[in-house]
Amino acid sequence: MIETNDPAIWRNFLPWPSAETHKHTRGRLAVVSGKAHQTGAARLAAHAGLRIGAGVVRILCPPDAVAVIAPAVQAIMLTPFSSPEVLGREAAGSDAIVIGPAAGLEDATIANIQALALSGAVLVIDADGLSVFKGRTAELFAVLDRDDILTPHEGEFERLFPGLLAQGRETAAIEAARMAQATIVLKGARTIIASPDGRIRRNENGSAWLATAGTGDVLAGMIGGLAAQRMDSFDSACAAVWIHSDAGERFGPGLTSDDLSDVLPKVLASLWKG
Ligand SMILES: NC(=O)C1=CN([C@@H]2O[C@H](COP(=O)(O)OP(=O)(O)OC[C@H]3O[C@@H](n4cnc5c(N)ncnc54)[C@H](O)[C@@H]3O)[C@@H](O)[C@H]2O)[C@@H](O)CC1
Ligand SMILES: Nc1ncnc2c1ncn2[C@@H]1O[C@H](COP(=O)(O)OP(=O)(O)O)[C@@H](O)[C@H]1O
Repeated sequence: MIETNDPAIWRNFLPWPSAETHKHTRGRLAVVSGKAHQTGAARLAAHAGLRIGAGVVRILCPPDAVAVIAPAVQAIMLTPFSSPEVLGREAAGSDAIVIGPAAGLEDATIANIQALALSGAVLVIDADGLSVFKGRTAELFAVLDRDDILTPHEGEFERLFPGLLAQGRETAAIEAARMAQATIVLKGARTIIASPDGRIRRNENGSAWLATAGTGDVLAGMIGGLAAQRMDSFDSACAAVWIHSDAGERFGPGLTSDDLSDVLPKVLASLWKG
């Protein structure tokens, strides 16, 4: 039975800081950037992860991207990596890792995901991190843990699960979660979130203002930010999808993806105090 993604279900599980909290206990999020001319998506995701409460957020980037990203971030830290092995080492200690936005459709992206899968962190895989496995899904499924999260739009979903959407979005999402043994966030006007244990929710507060480039990158960062704070992966996905939509609707006309994170404090405050 599909549930409506109502905040009442996950609201009490949202992570809030307490007097004992410090930035490292609050959750460490890493976001992997693409090449020097493709860094915006990672910056959008990292900023969103920080806004939703991860205590320490780091962008891991190819060495030549440092000079591009450094002037464009403040609270977000930056670490270069020159190989999948170095990436895996630098990501150690992260609670959650976002990879895929503008990552590039090349074998290096697959090698990077394989290296990160060894870290034990929750992986949030989006965009190119999904499309690069077209025709090679067994390699993706082989490295996923049950707490990992895939966030395809319908185009990306079709690349990973050809023909499955013909069964309807709900059935397709359930089957995809079963095949991947990971949480699936099938994005769209009414995003479906499916867990490998059979839970499934449909998001009903979708906002058409979100139909603008980069909003998916922001969502990936928000999911990663909640998962880094050790919220359950399925609930992190559900909460982030609802909060993302509410932020889009609150901002309304003129929304661009870089506005979304700045609306998050209002949405979070409404969920905190109620
Ligand atoms: N700020 C940035 O730097 C941004 C970078 N981005 C990156 O730019 C690269 C290219 O992005 P593209 O948008 O071309 O890649 P997509 O995979 O989103 O789009 C490629 C094709 O997929 C299909 N498609 C896209 N959205 C669909 C949907 N919702 N339903 C069905 N089919 C759909 C369309 O045929 C489209 O031409 C990626 O690496 C992406 O991560 C984007 O995320 C946008 C923002
Ligand atoms: N018409 C719409 N109504 C509601 N939500 C939408 C609509 N169009 C797009 N979205 C949302 O916007 C986001 C777009 O993500 P994605 O396609 O990955 O974009 P990008 O790759 O540019 O970041 C998703 O969260 C999706 O659910």
